Amino acid sequence: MDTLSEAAQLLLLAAQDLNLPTLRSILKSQSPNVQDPTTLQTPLHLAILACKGQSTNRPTNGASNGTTSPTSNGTSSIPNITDELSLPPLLKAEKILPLLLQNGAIWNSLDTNNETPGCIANRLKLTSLYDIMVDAGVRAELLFGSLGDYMTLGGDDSEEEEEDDVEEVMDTDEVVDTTDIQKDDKGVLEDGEEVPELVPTERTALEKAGEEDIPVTSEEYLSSNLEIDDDKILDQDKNGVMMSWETSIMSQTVSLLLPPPSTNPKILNIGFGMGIIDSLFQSHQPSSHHIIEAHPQIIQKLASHPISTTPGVVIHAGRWQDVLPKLVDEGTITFDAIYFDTFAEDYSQLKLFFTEYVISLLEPNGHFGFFNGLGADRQIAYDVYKKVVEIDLLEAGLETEWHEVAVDSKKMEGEGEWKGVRRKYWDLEKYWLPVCKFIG
Ligand SMILES: C[S@@+](CC[C@H](N)C(=O)[O-])C[C@H]1O[C@@H](n2cnc3c(N)ncnc32)[C@H](O)[C@@H]1O
Repeated sequence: MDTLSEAAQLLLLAAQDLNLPTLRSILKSQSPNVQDPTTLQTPLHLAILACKGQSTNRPTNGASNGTTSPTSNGTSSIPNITDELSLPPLLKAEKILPLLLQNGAIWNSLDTNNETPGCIANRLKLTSLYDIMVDAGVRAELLFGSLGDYMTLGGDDSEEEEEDDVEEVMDTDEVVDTTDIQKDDKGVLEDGEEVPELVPTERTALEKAGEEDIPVTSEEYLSSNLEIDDDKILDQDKNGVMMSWETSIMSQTVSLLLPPPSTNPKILNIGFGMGIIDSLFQSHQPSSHHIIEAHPQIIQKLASHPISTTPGVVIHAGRWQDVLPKLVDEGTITFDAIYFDTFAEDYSQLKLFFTEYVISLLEPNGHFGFFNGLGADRQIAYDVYKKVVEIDLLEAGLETEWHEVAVDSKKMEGEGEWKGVRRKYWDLEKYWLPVCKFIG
């Protein structure tokens, strides 16, 4: 077991004691990414844990919550250490977390309970601390996105090119997490320290590689054997591709993508799966209904489904990445509703889809939606990606309206819905349903 340096031990202790002045002075020479060798907790974990039982409400008695002493002309001066030490724990932590993050603390490191600092804040209902951790995650993920590094599959960029990119981003954003950006494609820090991955895939698909679970690639999935039942589709590693409990999400999606009056709409759907959403789209009697599906077994199933012979239905057998460039080039159709729900693809593919294709194929007053399963096996990853995708959509000229859909996760526990499924790709009580349209 690693023995920690004296400075590292002091840092952990100061975080646990919420000792802001000490932390500030140690951080001048000590990385904040030290972990307790037994619990793997970082200073972020410890500072949040130290607030257990604290109310998130701010004091209403007018007590100072500042760490600076006002000067006679009303401007603030250097922090007053006595004031800082006497602050309520939660207010101290609200200052400590940004301090650690600005010094390069990793927002998503896992302790031995498989919890990130944000997971602890969420569990302890420390809303203000949770929000700080979500925002830190959003900054880090947006930065990775600008480096094309959302996913372990890695880009073609050389390390030098990545570093150049980093410097450019750094020039425009002073509060980015500087430790995260030293991460290489494999999630290893320059000093050899491993960082955890909360890889946001639309639907989590994992396979065993030795002792470890690693994400299934799209290529592997598309050449794998599927188990197709009435209530679910599993891949050959028993990952849930699609499950019938999602029917109510699909149904609400269709109603929101096609608000009345929508007569004979033109529809594009990516990913047939169990055909749930396509059947629901059919009830709106579309004048044109394009379906793109890439898995050979699902294509076969689709070919024998009544929908395949319905007038107006056009089936494209292939990957959307191959089909859509041709459809856009032909320039003969645009759609009132576009839906995207694939499997074993990471966030970079969803982003590619809306930045390249939705803007070319959506009618000016049309609606775009997607299965919002990014990071859905962990609340903080889900909340981070909800913000990241909204920002990226806005950059692509699309505004998003979110609709809350209750998901009865508890009811699905145990021998219920997930029986025989390798891993729950959904573990939350609330689904955020996105409806996007062009800004303006
Ligand atoms: C989760 S299912 C879709 C479920 C569907 N929304 C429903 O209501 O039943 C995902 C589907 O996307 C398909 N798919 C995965 N990658 C694809 C790609 N690159 N292009 C087209 N289809 C893809 C999968 O084979 C699968 O049928």
